[in-house]
Amino acid sequence: MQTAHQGGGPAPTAPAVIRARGIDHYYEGQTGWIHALSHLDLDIPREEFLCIIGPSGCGKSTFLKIVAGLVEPSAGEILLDGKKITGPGPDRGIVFQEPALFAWRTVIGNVEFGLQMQKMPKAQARERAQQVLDIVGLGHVTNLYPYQLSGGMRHRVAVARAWALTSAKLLLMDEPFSAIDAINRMTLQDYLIDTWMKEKRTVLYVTHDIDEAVYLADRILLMRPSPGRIGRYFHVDMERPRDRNSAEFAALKAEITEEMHKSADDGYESDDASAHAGVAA
Ligand SMILES: Nc1ncnc2c1ncn2[C@@H]1O[C@H](COP(=O)(O)OP(=O)(O)OP(=O)(O)O)[C@@H](O)[C@H]1O
Repeated sequence: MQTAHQGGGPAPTAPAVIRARGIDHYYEGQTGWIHALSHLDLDIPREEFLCIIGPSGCGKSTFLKIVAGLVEPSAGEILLDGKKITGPGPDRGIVFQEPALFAWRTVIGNVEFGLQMQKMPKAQARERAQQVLDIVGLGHVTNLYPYQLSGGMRHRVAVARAWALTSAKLLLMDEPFSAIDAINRMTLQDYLIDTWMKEKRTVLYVTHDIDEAVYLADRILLMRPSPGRIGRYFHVDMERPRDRNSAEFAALKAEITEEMHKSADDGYESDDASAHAGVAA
């Protein structure tokens, strides 16, 4: 079976939920401007699970923050279902590395919070929160407080809180499990992909972990650094749940690892050279 194919980026069959065009971003650094993102064009089709990987500093988090509306790009625009993103909104659910739960709210209270903000009637919000907590395997601890949970459970609550948002057209996840040990991380990945299979959502997931990307993604975008830009796409055609011990899985991981090393070595080009990279194969 073919595990992946590369090529000039997305070949979406469904209409794009996210359409990013000409994104450039500069930060002011201590010694001058930092060109964090260059000429980034990217579509994310509906219900796709897209993972972005790449060497440290290639702009993964910057792109996610721009999509979240937390950072305004220096140039270009991003459309969410055809509407320009100008700030944060209830149409996006976000999960960061730290779960940042409300300590004074129970598990279900945390998950209900966003739904109440979205003005969902109380009974309906309770039902929806319970439904998602059941899916992530926390249906039996809804009345506990965050301090009574393990680290992994807290991360599952954070995922449930974002997933429950019926108003969210897109879920943004920035290395949500990177602080968790390897074994528990795999369990969390299982919960996440199981949740996605039960209730398909469009997901933009940033990770350092190639194994995690191959396990989760429909499509993987490898970004290149200095400045951050589109590198290469990998379409993962393996059926889920995926077998991490299969030859196909190992082969794709090896291919991406090799490409990642190449792209890390590729840093420090001039902006001129990279300006023409565009959506490269
Ligand atoms: N607030 C900021 N001010 C100045 N420079 C920043 C800021 N945030 C990010 N940068 C710089 O922009 C570049 C891209 O950073 P970003 O965090 O998006 O990369 P990343 O790929 O997510 O990195 P990592 O994998 O290490 O998390 C880096 O050179 C970083 O130092």
